[in-house]
Amino acid sequence: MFLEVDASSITVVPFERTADPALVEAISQHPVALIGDVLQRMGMMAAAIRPRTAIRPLAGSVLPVLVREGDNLAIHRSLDEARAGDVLVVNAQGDVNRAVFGGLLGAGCVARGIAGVVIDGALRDVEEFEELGLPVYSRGVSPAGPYKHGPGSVGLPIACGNVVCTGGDVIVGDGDGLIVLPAADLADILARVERQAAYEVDLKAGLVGGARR
Ligand SMILES: O=C([O-])CC(=O)C(=O)O
Ligand SMILES: [Mg+2]
Repeated sequence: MFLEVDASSITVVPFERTADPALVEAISQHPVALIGDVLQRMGMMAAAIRPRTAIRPLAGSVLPVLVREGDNLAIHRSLDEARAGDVLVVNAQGDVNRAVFGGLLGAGCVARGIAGVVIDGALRDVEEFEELGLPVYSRGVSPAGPYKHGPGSVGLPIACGNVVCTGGDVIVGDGDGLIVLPAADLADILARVERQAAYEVDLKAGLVGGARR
């Protein structure tokens, strides 16, 4: 950790990242709305969790983090477990009145190759993320700073924006919002998304053609 604090109150559980990065990259080129349609419109996070940068898409492997409201010790600890291509997904208890993430942690994420951050709670230093090139999503923004006492967890399944997120799941975000996908089904989901995308291109071309007549 870049902070000198005791993190013994944080439970850390290892997990496997099995998603093929090429498949993650390929599916992230499609709209979240379309991916969600293919999944029978399930698996999307609560609409209240909004993009705080214009950087698109967000895509990677879920690194799940649980914190107490207003406390971010587990987020600091999670950076030691992060691998390039991870997305920090944080259950911060939906609390929007105290930020648990900011520009310093953002710089730490970029240094570790973290691909994005999603917080069911608040962040601050919101102007810094664009320049860092780090896509961030959150339920809220607040200048009030966090405590660093714990407890919390890194690597255990969490709830975020009403969706269960397990370590190694795939998460994709665009301007509409976020969706979480099981890594094992990624190739199959991508094939279905590509079929649906081709169908919609044809449909749209027909509509535009029709409008001209
Ligand atoms: O103080 C914190 O841990 C959150 C924050 O503002 C930062 O990371 O810059
Ligand atoms: Mg800060």
